[in-house]
Amino acid sequence: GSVLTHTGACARVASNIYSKHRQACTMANTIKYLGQEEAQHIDEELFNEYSFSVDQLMELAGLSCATAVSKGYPLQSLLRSPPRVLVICGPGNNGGDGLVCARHLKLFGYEPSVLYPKRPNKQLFQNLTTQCEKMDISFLSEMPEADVIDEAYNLVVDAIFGFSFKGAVREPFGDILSKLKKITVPIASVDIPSGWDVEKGCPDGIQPDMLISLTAPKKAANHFKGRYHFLGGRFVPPALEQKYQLNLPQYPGTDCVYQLN
Ligand SMILES: NC(=O)C1=CN([C@@H]2O[C@H](COP(=O)(O)OP(=O)(O)OC[C@H]3O[C@@H](n4cnc5c(N)ncnc54)[C@H](OP(=O)(O)O)[C@@H]3O)[C@@H](O)[C@H]2O)[C@H](O)CC1
Ligand SMILES: [K+]
Repeated sequence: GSVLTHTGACARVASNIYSKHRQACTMANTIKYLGQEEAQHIDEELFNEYSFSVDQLMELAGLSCATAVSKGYPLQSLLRSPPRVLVICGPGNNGGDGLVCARHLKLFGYEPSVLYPKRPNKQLFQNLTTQCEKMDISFLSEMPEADVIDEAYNLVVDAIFGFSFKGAVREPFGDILSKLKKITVPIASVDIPSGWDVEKGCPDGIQPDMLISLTAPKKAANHFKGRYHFLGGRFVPPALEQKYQLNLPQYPGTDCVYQLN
């Protein structure tokens, strides 16, 4: 009896080690980290060839971000009450992801406030703004000082720039990013830490605690040193994944995020 039990236990341990090993190999070898142009091509293909609308993908992207935040910073773990979160939105689609994220965070029980200094004149972004306002999410008129953020908020969601960021940071985002470099509460960056080169990163830039890569990680993610790296945006059709050899991991069950580390 005891020999059989022992053999069974050994087999279980061996199979566990094997599956962990296989998981680690799959992870290490295969998930593709995208360059800037490749990320833009995939984005265009999703819209032009696969006929998705921006609204659809943005909703899933923003939901992934709010879900990742709730996994890394659960409500009951927050040090400051009420559970305030500052969401900073930039002028492009990364900022749109931030607005969607803020709305879902509110539904999850957080108290998001949004800073949205440069608003594009497009219906999509006006709608997302109205949806937030109707859910009593406050919009700040200016970027708070670093010490005020540390006192009032539990974390900052950085939805300023994504994969279309290029060149030197223009105002008002230079001032915003320099304040973000001084805060001590964690930063959760949407897709790419804002201000970082999409491929090379930025050694003296902001250092987020969480990165939520959307669709697939970008090359800059190789330089991410924070605690949590999530993959979100579970909307890639298998044929597109194969064409670009993304080798995405299997999301668990029905989850919209996958924790890479
Ligand atoms: N396929 C997907 O995975 C999806 C991703 N989504 C999200 O979309 C962003 C990419 O969005 P995009 O609109 O292409 O670009 P960004 O949000 O990264 O930024 C564009 C705006 O930023 C301005 N910009 C660029 N460089 C600078 C700079 N150096 N200083 C200041 N401002 C800058 C730019 O301004 P222009 O004057 O140059 O036009 C734009 O206003 C991706 O990362 C994901 O987060 C979708 O939500 C869903 C599908
Ligand atoms: K960002």
